[in-house]
Amino acid sequence: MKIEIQDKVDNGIMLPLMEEFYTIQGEGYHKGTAAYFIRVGGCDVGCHWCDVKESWNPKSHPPTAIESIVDNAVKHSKTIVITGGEPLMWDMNPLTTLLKSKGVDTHIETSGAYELSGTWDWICLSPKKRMLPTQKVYEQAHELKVIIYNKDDFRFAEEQAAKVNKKCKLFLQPEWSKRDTVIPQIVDYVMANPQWVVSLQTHKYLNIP
Ligand SMILES: C[S@@+](CC[C@H](N)C(=O)[O-])C[C@H]1O[C@@H](n2cnc3c(N)ncnc32)[C@H](O)[C@@H]1O
Ligand SMILES: Nc1nc2[nH]cc(C(=O)O)c2c(=O)[nH]1
Ligand code: SF4
Ligand SMILES: [Mg+2]
Repeated sequence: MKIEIQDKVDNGIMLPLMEEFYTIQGEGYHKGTAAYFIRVGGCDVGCHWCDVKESWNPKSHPPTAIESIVDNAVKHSKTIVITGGEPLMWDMNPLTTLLKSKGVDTHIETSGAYELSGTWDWICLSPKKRMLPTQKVYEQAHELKVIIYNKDDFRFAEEQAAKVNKKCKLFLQPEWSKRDTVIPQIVDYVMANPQWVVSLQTHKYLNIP
């Protein structure tokens, strides 16, 4: 990659853009709400069950100017979700400053594994055992969404819930390939521990992106 482009990516002025789509937020607190998704490439957290492994290599996705990403996004929705890949691998300040200047709500889907950057109306933190969140994300998360793949993930969920701020909403979401096994466990767990709420990947049931 040309030095000038690499420099812009390093400063968050350009971002490796994998895809963008207008859909319904399928998961968590805002599920059911129309939102425009911007999927930024690049992630080295390495979840073996990740449902977007094509996002991992940033080199597979074209460096794209944030002005063109934003101009396009705001045509579609007042709620913009930045996801990935792991968006916090990049400096999110320029992108979110531009989005906020257009008056839209900025949401992020993040593992929290990198330092928090950006201005966010909603932070969905989905922590991963392989690379734990940084302190500031725990303090600022609006929503904690723990993926349940096996029984140890309930222990992990409680450990992570002890680290987030008091206002943070708590969700348990089945790992998609294990859903038949873990959904009954999640249902029992939430009835016994009602501070937690079930989150399903409803877009997969609706056959939408
Ligand atoms: C693909 S990730 C991208 C954002 C960020 N890297 C993260 O993990 O939060 C978006 C959301 O999908 C969840 N997710 C990924 N693969 C999943 C799967 N197989 N089943 C359930 N949720 C999954 C993640 O935990 C995260 O909450
Ligand atoms: N509809 C829809 N809702 C989502 N919520 C979080 C997603 C993500 O991949 O970050 C996602 C996604 O990919 N599609
Ligand atoms: S952190 Fe997110 S994008 Fe990265 S591997 Fe895990 S689920 Fe996939
Ligand atoms: Mg997804």
